[in-house]
Amino acid sequence: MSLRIAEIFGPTIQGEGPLIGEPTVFVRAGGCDYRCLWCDSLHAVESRYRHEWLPMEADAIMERIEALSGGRPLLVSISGGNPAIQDFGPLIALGRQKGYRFACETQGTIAPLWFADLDMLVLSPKPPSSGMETDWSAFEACIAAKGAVPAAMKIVIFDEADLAFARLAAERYPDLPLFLQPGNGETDPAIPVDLDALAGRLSWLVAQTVGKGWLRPRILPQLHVIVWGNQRGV
Ligand SMILES: C[S@@+](CC[C@H](N)C(=O)[O-])C[C@H]1O[C@@H](n2cnc3c(N)ncnc32)[C@H](O)[C@@H]1O
Ligand SMILES: Nc1nc2[nH]cc(C(=O)O)c2c(=O)[nH]1
Ligand code: SF4
Ligand SMILES: [Mg+2]
Repeated sequence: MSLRIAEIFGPTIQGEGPLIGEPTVFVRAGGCDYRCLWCDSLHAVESRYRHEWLPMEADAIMERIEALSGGRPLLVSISGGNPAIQDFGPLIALGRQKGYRFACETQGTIAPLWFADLDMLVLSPKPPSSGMETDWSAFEACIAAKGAVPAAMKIVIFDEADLAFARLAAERYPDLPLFLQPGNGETDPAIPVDLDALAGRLSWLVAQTVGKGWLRPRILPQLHVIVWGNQRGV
């Protein structure tokens, strides 16, 4: 079975969440069951970009990963779109044999069996600002599917309603490491990022969490946005 792949790029650094800073190659799946109002990866979501998604077999994807990494095993980050729509099991099996490790980013709406073959599952339930509704039973199916694989929850925060959502999610899942990242409201690759505005959103988020005595979440920027702005493929 071939997979619909929007892009494969790297090595770069993982810019978000629990593995931030780690060298990685990204495999971005095409197609998503959500349409977040502020999605920064619409080229892997909207069907008007479908013609750019390549059908690729697992061995061809692995070949590309090996070429990009010079054959030196590293972390492969599977993102999208929602990669959980497709079967990444064969790719993970192939990569593992060669010493590669696999992390996956997903919103937690679909729970494939291959979650249990990962090294890290990053679950990113969507707050009210996204315009999406979270189905917690589907989210829990993802946690069940991953089995003993380490997982973390990463929530994008634009406003106070998002913070309230994050608080509830945190209470629901006391054992999941929690990461909050400020939402990026300007995702057009053609427009340079405003680093001062980004720092402002980060300091607001720290003030609203740590500053108010909420010490559980780790607060992180999107490192790749600081370094490369909204460029694709970084
Ligand atoms: C593009 S999504 C792809 C994976 C999966 N669909 C998901 O949402 O988790 C990867 C990560 O980027 C985050 N993200 C998307 N748009 C963003 C934005 N405008 N600002 C900050 N984070 C964003 C998502 O919340 C998610 O954690
Ligand atoms: N460097 C880098 N780090 C990332 N972390 C999550 C990303 C994503 O779009 O899933 C992403 C991305 O696109 N680039
Ligand atoms: S779930 Fe992820 S990829 Fe899909 S629209 Fe939302 S942020 Fe974009
Ligand atoms: Mg991204």
